[in-house]
Formats: sequence, C-alpha cells, structure tokens
Amino acid sequence: MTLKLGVIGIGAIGKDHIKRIHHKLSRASIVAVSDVNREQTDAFLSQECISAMYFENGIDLIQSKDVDAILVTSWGPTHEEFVLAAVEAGKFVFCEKPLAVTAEGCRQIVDAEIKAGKRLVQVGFMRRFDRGYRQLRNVISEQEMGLPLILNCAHRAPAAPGFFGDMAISDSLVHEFDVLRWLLQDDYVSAQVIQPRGTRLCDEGLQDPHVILLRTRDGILINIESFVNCQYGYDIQCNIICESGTVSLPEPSSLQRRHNARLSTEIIVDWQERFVDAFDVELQEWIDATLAGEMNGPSAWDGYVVAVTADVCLKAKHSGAIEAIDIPEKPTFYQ
Ligand SMILES: NC(=O)C1=CN([C@@H]2O[C@H](COP(=O)(O)OP(=O)(O)OC[C@H]3O[C@@H](n4cnc5c(N)ncnc54)[C@H](O)[C@@H]3O)[C@@H](O)[C@H]2O)C=CC1
Ligand SMILES: O=C1[C@@H](O)[C@H](O)[C@@H](O)[C@H](O)[C@H]1O
Repeated sequence: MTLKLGVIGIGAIGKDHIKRIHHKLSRASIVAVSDVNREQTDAFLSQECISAMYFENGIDLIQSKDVDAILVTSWGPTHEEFVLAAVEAGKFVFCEKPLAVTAEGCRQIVDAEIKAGKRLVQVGFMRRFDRGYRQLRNVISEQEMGLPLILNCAHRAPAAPGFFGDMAISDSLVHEFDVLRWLLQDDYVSAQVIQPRGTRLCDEGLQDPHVILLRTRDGILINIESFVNCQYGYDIQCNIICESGTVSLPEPSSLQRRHNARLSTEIIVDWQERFVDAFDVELQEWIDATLAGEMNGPSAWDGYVVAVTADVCLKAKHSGAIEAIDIPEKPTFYQ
C-alpha cells in the first residue's frame, strides 16, 4: 500500500521533504500540494517531474478524499490551524516545528487530539532520529557511566537575520529542548538565561550569543550556548558528564585532508546537511507507522512541553531571574 501525501508549504523544508519522499523514501507518494505562492510551487514540481494536485487552501487539501495524510511545512503561525483541521478530519499529520507558536495553541491541539481519541500528530523534532543522539540515549539509559550530572551543549549557526531576536530560543533551541528531555527521560523545572558580551559580527541590535541554564527534575544541570552568528559554520555540540565518564555527540563524518602542511576536516554550514540522515529516518518511520495506523514519534504533548519551556526561557531572558518551568502531569493518553 502507498500512503497518499498532501504537503502544505512548498518552501525550503517542504521542498526538501518532497524530494526525499519522491526520490529516496518508500511506501508514500506526493499527490497534493498547497502553497500561497503558486508560481514557486509549479516551478518546483516541474523541476522535480512530480505531478500533484494543487490546492490554493491548505484546509481543502486536508479535507480531500484523495489525501491520506498531511505534512505541514508552512510558516510556523499557520501550523495550529492546519493541525487542528487534520485532527478534525481524522488524518495523520506530520507538523514541522513549532507545533504552534504559543503554548496555548499547542494545548488546543493536545485537547483536540485527546477528544478525537487517537494519536494523529507527530512534530518534526528530527534529532531523535539522528544516529548520534540515539547512541547517546542508549549510553544514558543503560547507565554505562553512571548517572548524568551535567550537559554542555551548543547550537551554533554562521549568521542570523536581525529579526531573529527571540527566535534563537523559540525557533532554534526548541530542538535542544526536545531532544535533551527525550535523551535524559527527564523534564525541566527551571530556566535561567545569561547574556555574555555580544558579538559585533551580527545585525544591529541583535543580542548574540546567549547561555541558557536548565535544571531538570532529577537535578541535572544543562548548559546550552546559543550562538547564531558564529561565522564559521553550523555546529551542534552535546557533551554529557556522568558519574564515571563523559560521552559526546559525534562530529558529522568528514574527509580528513593532509595537504600543504595542514591536517583539516570540513565543517557543515547549514541545517539541511547536518541532519540529512535523521530527516530521512524520521519521515520513513513516520510513513511506515502511519500505514500501520500508529504514531510513535514526538507527540503533540512533546510539542506542548517544548513550547512551555521556550516561553519560560524567553521570560527568563527578559527578567534575568531563574524562572520556574511548570509542566503539568502528562495525560495518560500520551503515556
Ligand atoms: N526541522 C528542522 O530542522 C527545520 C524546520 N523548519 C520549520 O519548517 C517550517 C517552514 O520553514 P521553511 O521551509 O524554512 O520556511 P519557508 O519560508 O522557506 O517556507 C514556508 C512556505 O510556506 C508557505 N506558506 C506560508 N503560509 C502558507 C499558507 N497559509 N498555506 C500554504 N503555504 C503557506 C510559504 O509561501 C513558503 O513557501 C517552519 O515552521 C520552520 O520552523 C525549517 C527548517 C528546518
Ligand atoms: O529548525 C531549524 C530552523 O528552522 C532554524 O532556523 C535553525 O536555527 C535550526 O538549526 C534548524 O534545525
């Protein structure tokens, strides 16, 4: 059986996902697309030799009898409406982060899914599907080096636009907020945001870098450096200090060159390449699970917890204080 997919939002990641589904993955086909920019959409489909129905309105695509399941890859503020419509239609939906741009919006989706009585929503936190992060999680869950005590992480990107402001936390660090709680099987209880000397190599008025200190329910201290104008590359670091040793996320594989009296490797420069394998595994597992009528990935509840965490981090950024992260008890529906 082939899963007939509709994609809403044919921009950077929408195109990436359509290309991987059409050219690389199995058991799914792109049968419908929707984007407010029709010209861009038609040009892309023609370039990729993909024949798909075009819907001007994402809701019509969701409700189409020719669409089995939906990918939401449009701008963040549009996600809540489309995900709620997919839940109402009883269709599986893969929504790129964020699930919604507010915690309240995420909670609406959680409540709608519980009311529908079936888990239909997966959120695009692809790092859970990265081989390196999965290896880290095994080391922690098997207590190979005892209990984790401290995590030192970094989310660095070469450059960010002047409007990126709070988005370094709400749009980028959401990946750390999700993958670290999944990796530790723990949850956050407080956040502090410290702003060191700012780099001059960024747009006027942008504060960068930030340091975010999270404390977990089990007492683990997490230090995350967010530096989105680091100039040199796209660099994701995760180092875990345990009772009897340390373990780190592996560097992405790269050729090692010895040339002109230098020993060198490359550094990746954008998000598309850094987790390309994780995106493939994430979507193939989602396709397979959806065909089996299951949802095993990051849930709407995970999207809600991340949104709550991001909101508190932004509050801490502006207050300068240590702020409590109050995450409600996880509904049994999501156990
Ligand atoms: N998992 C990851 O690592 C990444 C996730 N993302 C997420 O994916 C989403 C899209 O990001 P990008 O592809 O970078 O943005 P983009 O701006 O390149 O593409 C967004 C597309 O959505 C379309 N769009 C906007 N409103 C629409 C509507 N009402 N109906 C249909 N189409 C609409 C736009 O015309 C545009 O083509 C964002 O939520 C972003 O956070 C983006 C990059 C990486
Ligand atoms: O989700 C992503 C982008 O939307 C975001 O803008 C980047 O900073 C992240 O690294 C990438 O994974």
